[in-house]
Amino acid sequence: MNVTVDHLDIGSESSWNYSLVTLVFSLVALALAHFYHETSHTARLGNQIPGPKSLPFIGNFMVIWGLKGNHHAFKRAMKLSRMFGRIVRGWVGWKLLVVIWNPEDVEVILNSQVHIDKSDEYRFFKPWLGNGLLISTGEKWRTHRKLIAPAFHMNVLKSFVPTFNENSKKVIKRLRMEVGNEFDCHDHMSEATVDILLSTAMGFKKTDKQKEMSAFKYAMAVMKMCDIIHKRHLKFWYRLNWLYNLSSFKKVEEKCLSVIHGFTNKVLSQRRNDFNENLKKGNLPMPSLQDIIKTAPKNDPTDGLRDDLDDIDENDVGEKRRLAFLDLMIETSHYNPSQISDVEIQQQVDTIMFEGHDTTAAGSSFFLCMMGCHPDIQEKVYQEQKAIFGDSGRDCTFSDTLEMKYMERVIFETLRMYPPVPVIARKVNQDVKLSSENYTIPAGSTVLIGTYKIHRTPENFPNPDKFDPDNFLPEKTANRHYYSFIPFSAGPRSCVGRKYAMLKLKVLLSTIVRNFKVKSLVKEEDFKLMGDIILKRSDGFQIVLEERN
Ligand code: HEM
Repeated sequence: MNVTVDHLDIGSESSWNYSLVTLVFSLVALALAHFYHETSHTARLGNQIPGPKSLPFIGNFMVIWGLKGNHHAFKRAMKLSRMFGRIVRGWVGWKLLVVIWNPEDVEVILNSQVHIDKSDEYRFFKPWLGNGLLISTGEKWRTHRKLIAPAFHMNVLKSFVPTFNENSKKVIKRLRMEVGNEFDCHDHMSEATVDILLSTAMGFKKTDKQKEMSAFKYAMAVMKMCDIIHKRHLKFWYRLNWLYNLSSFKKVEEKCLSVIHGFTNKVLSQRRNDFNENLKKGNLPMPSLQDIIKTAPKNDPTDGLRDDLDDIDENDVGEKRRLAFLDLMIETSHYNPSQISDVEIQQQVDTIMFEGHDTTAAGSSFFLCMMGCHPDIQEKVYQEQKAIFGDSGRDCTFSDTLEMKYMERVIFETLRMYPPVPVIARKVNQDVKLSSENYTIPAGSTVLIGTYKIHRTPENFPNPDKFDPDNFLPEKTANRHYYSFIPFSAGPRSCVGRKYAMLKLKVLLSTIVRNFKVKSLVKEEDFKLMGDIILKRSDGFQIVLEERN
């Protein structure tokens, strides 16, 4: 018996020694790893940038600890931005994040042909958008951008105006059912913007058999996906795929993706069938796509263009061919399969459906809330509409939209105060020296461009929290840094749908303002904002409508 006890004692002593040695080795390894990191190029440059105190290994994780919901995350981010100059850094473990909001620095990143890669944080979009334009990089992005941009040429967009009108009138019918009630206009705007995209960029018409394809259901699945992706950004343990895959969110993601991809698949397969039928009948318009691509202007990567959409307008490539986005994709893959494959078309459709609807749904909902909160401004918008249309209930034309100068300023002011994309993120592939301060962001870091913050900085917009459409009077715009107003981003990776969005918003919102007076029972200062990918109100976009005679 004693022997056994002695043996056990010896065993436990040696296992103690073993544990002690392991502990010492682990501590030394951790200390060495910490030392290695602290003396690295990234840490040396990163730690020169102002930011909250960070802890070894977890960095600034404490900054996002204990957040109770998306509205609080947004508030905390704003509070943090006020504590530092016009740049702040944070460590997520050893990963460096740098937030910038000085227009001169923003220009350095956005106007570059080098820093065009999206940050690692966009990888959570992969199962949804694959290698679509929003997240693709390198040659693939360049080729597809060149291919897709002409589909948003002004000549194509002009041809959409009747469809914008048709869909706007459908929205009016639905909104009429809400007159007198307080309701969330975002639901209506989401449904409308999905339907408008389907019938314009996708050239899709629902058949009787496809009535079950609900735009609203699709839009709700997109909102849920954005919420999940935002959670993965904020809760660092969900960044690890193996942990995330064990969570309940993974199952919700699968359900959402089945709704989203089911929806876009139906659109794509119907449009492919249409194409094949037309091909059989010899109905395809001339000249051939190859001819157009051959004559398309070549972007000089060094010419410092801010936006390639303007370039396309100056060198009209598609006067005779008004190919909507999806027609262009399908035709290209038929005649030139090396340019885009079937899988890639699906990914681009998913990208355009997401980027094209959620952003404009948020933009138009904020616009209506602003009308409700600022009756004097609403009256001016209405008077401009009366001056254009008189008492006629006629449809809006493209040239009417050019007359809507005040409406345009109000839309810009809405996008300034409530930019649908509140943050843009890039991965810097080379060390980049900023323009305004003596800081260098090291290669491999994530740069966050705080659009919301840029738009709310007094140096860019005096009295930045006041809703004032006169901020966009020509003389004011002329005196401002170009990168101080970037709701559509800027530079080579700017929004490809910018002109589409502005035209659609004008037709849709003009139709609503001509039909209804908007009221808001919530004051602007009480809005609860949340920035889960797309800026929204966590308290809902509540408004009340009154019919105009
Ligand atoms: C008010 C409406 C809109 C706003 C505020 C907006 C804003 C933006 C912003 C800020 C980006 C850059 C995102 C980033 O770098 O992470 C972007 C990219 C993009 N947007 Fe929009 N957008 C709007 C409407 C649209 C529409 C209507 C479409 C298409 C029909 C569209 C398609 C795209 C695409 C494809 C990209 C990726 C471009 C690339 O990386 O080359 N957007 N948008």
